[in-house]
Amino acid sequence: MTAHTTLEPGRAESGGTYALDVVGMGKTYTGSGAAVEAVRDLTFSVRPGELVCIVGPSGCGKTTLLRCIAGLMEPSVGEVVLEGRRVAGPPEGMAVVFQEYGRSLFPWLTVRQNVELPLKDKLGVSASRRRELVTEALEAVGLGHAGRQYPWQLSGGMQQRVAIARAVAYEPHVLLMDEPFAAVDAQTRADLEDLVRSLWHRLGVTVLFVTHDIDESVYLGQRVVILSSSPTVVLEDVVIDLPDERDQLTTRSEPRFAELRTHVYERIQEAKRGHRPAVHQP
Ligand SMILES: Nc1ncnc2c1ncn2[C@@H]1O[C@H](COP(=O)(O)OP(=O)(O)OP(=O)(O)O)[C@@H](O)[C@H]1O
Repeated sequence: MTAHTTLEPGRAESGGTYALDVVGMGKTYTGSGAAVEAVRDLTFSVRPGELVCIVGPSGCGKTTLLRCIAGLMEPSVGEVVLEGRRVAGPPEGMAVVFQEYGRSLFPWLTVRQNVELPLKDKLGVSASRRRELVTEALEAVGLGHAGRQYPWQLSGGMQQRVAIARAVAYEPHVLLMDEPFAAVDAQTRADLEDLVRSLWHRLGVTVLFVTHDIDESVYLGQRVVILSSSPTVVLEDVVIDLPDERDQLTTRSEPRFAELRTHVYERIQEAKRGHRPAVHQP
């Protein structure tokens, strides 16, 4: 295939502070049964304002990685650094959108109340500013009219928009998205992908987007970090050199899109066969 740029794990092209730095992170689950080494050694960085996708085979540790980044779980080795500070609990400047929107929204609260809820815990946000943030976020995701409705009155795609609005209203510096569109239909998924790109452009937020969908990772990302199968290491960090203006029809029919998608696909196939960089051989 045509040459593609890859980044050495953990090395960004330019200097400066990283928004997010994952350094030698490993996670071994130790419970009542045998220890499970889920993640062996992950090192990569995300610059402020970047949109980076993470892909890997099923069960490779994507959720484990996100839980450690979100401060919901401690890595066994290594560390996660957010804006220069080691993550030791859910960090202030971060918001997470999960796959299961049905379970992440409270059915007894209206859409507005769901979006407002995390803001009530954020220091220094007055009630009037909260109202403004909720209104702006709902308008940004095209749900300005739905504030008084309840989540169960909305379609799955609309519920996921509410979850995105809730994250956006929080004004995070870093937005983590864990397979957020896995449960919606293909048409809605395409609309939500474009919504993420447009919010990212407008808000200048740093986005880490985990997906098992190779096409989605190439369409959305400025980079795609490919993970090996578990125990997980970074297989490759691919720069997606597609134009910044992306469109579901034209971008996806560009020859370069096809090349990048084929490359990522081949690496994932290698990962499924157990390939990992020689340096990481135990
Ligand atoms: N609490 C746990 N105890 C023991 N092993 C676990 C636990 N949670 C996850 N694992 C194991 O760690 C590995 C990574 O799991 P994880 O859910 O992070 O992967 P994933 O890439 O998100 O999976 P999927 O693609 O299916 O969403 C798997 O082998 C899984 O069985």
